[in-house]
Amino acid sequence: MMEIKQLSKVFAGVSGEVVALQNIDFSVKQGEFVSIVGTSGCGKSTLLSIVAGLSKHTSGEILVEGKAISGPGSDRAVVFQSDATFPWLTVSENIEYGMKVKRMSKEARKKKCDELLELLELEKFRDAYPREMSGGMRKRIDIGRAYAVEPQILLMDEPFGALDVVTREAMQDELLRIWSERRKTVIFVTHDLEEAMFLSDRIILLSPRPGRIKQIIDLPFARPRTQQLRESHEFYELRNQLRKIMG
Ligand SMILES: Nc1ncnc2c1ncn2[C@@H]1O[C@H](COP(=O)(O)OP(=O)(O)OP(=O)(O)O)[C@@H](O)[C@H]1O
Repeated sequence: MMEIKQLSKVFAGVSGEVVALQNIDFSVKQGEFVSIVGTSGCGKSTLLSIVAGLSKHTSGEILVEGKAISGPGSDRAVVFQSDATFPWLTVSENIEYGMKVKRMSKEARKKKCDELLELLELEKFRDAYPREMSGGMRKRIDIGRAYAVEPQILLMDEPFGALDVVTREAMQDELLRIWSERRKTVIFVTHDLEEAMFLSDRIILLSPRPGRIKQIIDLPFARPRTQQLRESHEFYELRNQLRKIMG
């Protein structure tokens, strides 16, 4: 569904050029959950922002369903770490916002919003404002907003990075539940190896300066994934192995 071919990105910094990404080459299958992992500065956010169409690459290509991307598009939705909910809108108005921009009819918007509120277990909060909700619940609204516009690819940049460990794991479980019900292709950026291992089908491990692919790892874990996996010996072993590779 998506192909990244020989992608490079060079920034012209104050103290000279920074090669943020060099010869990045991989493809993503329809419905696949792929994580981009690496230490700080390896180019994860730069890569996601290029795929989102928010910044331009220096060379190479990105094809979505065979078509080169030339900017942001409704085929891709992004969920960032920072809170993207509009504080002056209620939960349901937040979820309906993107559909309104897409000029969907009121009835269609309401139908989809009701479905998503149920999926996200937010029905009781439909008329609440984001300020009345916890960080984890606001993240669920963000995911709902992204799903509402029916993108082909969901791009997530450290979406749970600002949450405490317990809420973060609960959100990982939640994301997998939603993803298994409504399969979307997901590209998920994180510096948290365990988060990537728990969620993904594959991990693209980047190394910094210049940002390059160090290794691509197929995760051997069956789905559905549960707390038991996080506590298993095989999970622990693979984490140690990958940590060594990450350096
Ligand atoms: N606008 C910019 N101008 C110059 N250099 C930049 C710019 N944006 C990013 N860089 C550089 O590109 C490299 C990759 O940055 P990027 O933010 O993509 O890394 P990252 O892996 O997402 O890091 P982190 O996990 O800390 O967010 C870094 O060396 C960074 O300093």
